[in-house]
Amino acid sequence: MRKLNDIKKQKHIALIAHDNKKVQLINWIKENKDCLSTHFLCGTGTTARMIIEETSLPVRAFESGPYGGDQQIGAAIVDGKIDFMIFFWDPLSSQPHDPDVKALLRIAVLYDIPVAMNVSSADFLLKSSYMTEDYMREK
Ligand SMILES: O=C(CO)COP(=O)(O)O
Repeated sequence: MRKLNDIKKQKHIALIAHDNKKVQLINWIKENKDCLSTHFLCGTGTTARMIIEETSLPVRAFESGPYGGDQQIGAAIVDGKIDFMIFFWDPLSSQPHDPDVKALLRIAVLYDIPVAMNVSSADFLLKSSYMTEDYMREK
């Protein structure tokens, strides 16, 4: 059973991946499912639905990225509702909503939100003291 102390340490995590990176993100989520299941997850539409299907984790789905989902997550950051973001963007393809992607990354930097953009930085973030020392000791 979770203690009150631990509940306060739950983070709001945004999960996003472009199409060519979705499998990589899903695999990373599966590897870290135990840890992620203790936090609040949200994501852009297609990414969120795929995570739910593949891992059964609860994920709040915003709109799909090209339909405004990136902007919704940016607004949630501005509202202080996101603690950090895992965004596996595709460095080899341009997106129809590239301006939205740039705006989201800009807002994350502006509001000092930790952002992981590939597997190694996502690993680093999840294992950092940012996730709380108590939590790490429990693992
Ligand atoms: O396009 C995205 C991020 O820029 C992701 O959107 P989806 O999760 O809806 O595919």
